[in-house]
Amino acid sequence: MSQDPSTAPVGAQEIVFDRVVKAYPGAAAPAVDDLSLTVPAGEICVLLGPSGSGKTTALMMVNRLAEPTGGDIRIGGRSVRDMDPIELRRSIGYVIQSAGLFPHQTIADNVATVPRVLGWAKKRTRERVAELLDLVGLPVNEFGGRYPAQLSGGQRQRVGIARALAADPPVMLMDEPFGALDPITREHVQDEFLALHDRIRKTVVFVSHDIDEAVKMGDRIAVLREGGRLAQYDEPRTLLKEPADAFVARFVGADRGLKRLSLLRLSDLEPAAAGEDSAGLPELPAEATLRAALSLMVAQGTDRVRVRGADDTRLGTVSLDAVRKAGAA
Ligand SMILES: Nc1ncnc2c1ncn2[C@@H]1O[C@H](COP(=O)(O)OP(=O)(O)OP(=O)(O)O)[C@@H](O)[C@H]1O
Repeated sequence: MSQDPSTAPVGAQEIVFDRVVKAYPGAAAPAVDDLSLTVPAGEICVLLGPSGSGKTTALMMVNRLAEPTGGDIRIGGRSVRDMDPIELRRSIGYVIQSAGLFPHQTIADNVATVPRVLGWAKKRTRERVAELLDLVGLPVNEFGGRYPAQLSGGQRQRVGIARALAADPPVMLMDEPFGALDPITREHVQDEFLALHDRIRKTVVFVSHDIDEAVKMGDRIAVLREGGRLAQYDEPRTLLKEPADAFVARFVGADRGLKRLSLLRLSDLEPAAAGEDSAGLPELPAEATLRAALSLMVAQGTDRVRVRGADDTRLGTVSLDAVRKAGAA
């Protein structure tokens, strides 16, 4: 199934894994086995699975850091086999867990790596570096001259993202990019990346072993099982509602009902009119998730919450029953 080019976001490209196999020499079984999936242009696909299920290997075959031993990978309709590996890697953003910044180069020089290799003029490179550092919230005047050791872990990860975006690649590969961050910084950088992605709409393949991260970041999630076989490829809602088998159900967790509620917002429901009796109810903004609403109702011992709209207008109330029905839909 190929994406209609007229609806594909500009500057992003579809990625197709077509019966891809990777058997490392001497290994008893393939690391990736018969993997077929399509990542539509501009979407984020999360490769999710337990340790050793072939996520990193699958990712590295896209930029040919690992060579497939069977099948094919196509980017924008072109087989990666037909592209020069060095050029291919320059045309794909790559972000890894440790950010992989050069410690003895300034932040600005780190971000300028690929434009320099591509021989961009100095002025163009300087402007691009400033634009990208701005985009990830690290203004060049303040951060450009620092060295990686003078940044926090979250800031280094953002520089890693800026560097990966430098040559405006149509595709980004991200291997547990936020794995080394503490939970609060991680949430923050995830939110920032999603906001950034809304603007730049690259095709992203993102490796994670964390179901919560996958549900939050992925337009689609590919669950891999031991031996690099695809267990399920679906949108997060579908994966949580209809896991394909016992392995996927176990992997997504017994609380998958709650996770589904975290994908829905109070603004997705039709609020009931707030009567006189709603005065003492706990209140949440309309953009709060149904999971947060449920949690608040449980904590406060109520069966309704009041919903607050933009400009602090009251929109009405949402009941426990409505939350339950939405979660089951
Ligand atoms: N260069 C290599 N040579 C031989 N075997 C390898 C090589 N790289 C990975 N493997 C094997 O391939 C399998 C898949 O590894 P891979 O790193 O792709 O899994 P993963 O799902 O990314 O794991 P993790 O979550 O632990 O990073 C493992 O059994 C691993 O030992």
